[in-house]
Amino acid sequence: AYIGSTNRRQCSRTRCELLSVCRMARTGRVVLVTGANSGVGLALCERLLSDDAQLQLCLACRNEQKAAAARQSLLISHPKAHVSLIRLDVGSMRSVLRAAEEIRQRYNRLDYLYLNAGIMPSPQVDLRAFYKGLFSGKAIHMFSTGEGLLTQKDSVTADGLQQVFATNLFGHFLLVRELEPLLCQPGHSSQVIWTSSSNARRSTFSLDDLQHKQGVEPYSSSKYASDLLSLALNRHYNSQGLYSSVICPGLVMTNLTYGILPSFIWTLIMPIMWLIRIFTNTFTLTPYNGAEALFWLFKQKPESLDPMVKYHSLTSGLGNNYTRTRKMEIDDTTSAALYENLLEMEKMVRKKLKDGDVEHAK
Ligand SMILES: NC(=O)C1=CN([C@@H]2O[C@H](COP(=O)(O)OP(=O)(O)OC[C@H]3O[C@@H](n4cnc5c(N)ncnc54)[C@H](OP(=O)(O)O)[C@@H]3O)[C@@H](O)[C@H]2O)C=CC1
Ligand SMILES: CC(C)CCC[C@@H](C)[C@H]1CC[C@H]2C3=C(CC[C@]12C)[C@@]1(C)CCC(=O)C[C@@H]1CC3
Repeated sequence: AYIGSTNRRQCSRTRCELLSVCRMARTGRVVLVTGANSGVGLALCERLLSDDAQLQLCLACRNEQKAAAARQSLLISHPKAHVSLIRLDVGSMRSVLRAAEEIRQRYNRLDYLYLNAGIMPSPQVDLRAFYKGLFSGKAIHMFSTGEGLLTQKDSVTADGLQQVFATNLFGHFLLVRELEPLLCQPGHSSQVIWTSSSNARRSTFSLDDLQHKQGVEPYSSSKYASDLLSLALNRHYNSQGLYSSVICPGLVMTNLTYGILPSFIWTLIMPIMWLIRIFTNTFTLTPYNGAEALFWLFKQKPESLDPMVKYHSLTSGLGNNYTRTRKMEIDDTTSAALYENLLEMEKMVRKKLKDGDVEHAK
């Protein structure tokens, strides 16, 4: 379903006016974005500040220098904006607990939590699968999802978790749990927005191997898990005013994709990608375009969102951005089972960290 466009049409004027009235009534909204120092996250911050100068924007990043540079670049275009930094390595559970404590001290509520940080370590492209896919009649599907083309090499974190799972999913889950008091406030609704992917595939995920220790597609598995988890969060927290959604930014040129092919190769094949964009619309290519669905959700009433769909940023052949929904291949039973498993894992991680502290103090 076509649901939005930045190239405003006449008919959307009334809706826009309504939205701006709502916006004025709620100035000073608090927005936290993980992985905000580059790519889609940074572009989102730019777009949010252009829309609402009163925002209290918090960039949650693991690298202080990159975060300070991102803040500086935002302040150049928005000199009066309220932009603060928080140190957060979502792949380290100790860092998540520390950052959450700091956030709870700084703010008394949180309106938007963008769970955007993500990694795809050591990606390998399967060239044979690529050539086969080109002539299989499924080329468009292959270009829009990358299905079957990519494998990654995962590693284990200091917490003993698989790195991709810890970063893309579990650290964010723990963050939501820790920020519950700020997100769930009486008479007030909040949005949790996950940057998922079209690469999320059911077949790469297993409840028996949540962390994807056994496979070679941890990225796809972690993104599918985020789709499931978003549904579970809705089931658990909607009654407390928390609404969760997932988006896909499309294929965007960022540090993540520069890990797949070097940036000069992407630049060389750019004309081919513009051509492919005519057929798929998923080649959003720039971080600004990729942030479309994240920005679109910022302007929606959370109660109106559908927990079973993914919101896709799309860019037409002529370069127009819009957001479109696609039904996800998820179900309540698997989603609830994942949630229970994550709660169990959370207990174990908390205990391990506490025991570690005691050991350290001895
Ligand atoms: N680019 C694309 O085509 C697509 C991207 N996505 C998703 O979009 C999201 C943003 O990625 P994108 O902008 O493309 O890539 P970038 O690499 O530019 O951005 C990723 C961000 O996540 C941060 N990050 C990574 N690991 C951690 C960590 N442990 N703790 C805190 N921050 C961390 C990075 O920080 P640092 O600079 O310190 O590494 C960076 O700011 C990701 O979730 C990705 O999976 C989804 C579909 C397609
Ligand atoms: C001519 C070129 C367009 C050839 C590029 C082939 C592949 C490297 C890419 C085709 C589809 C791409 C894709 C991704 C990575 C690069 C491709 C496989 C992602 C998996 C990147 C991360 C995501 O979250 C989704 C992307 C889907 C499409």
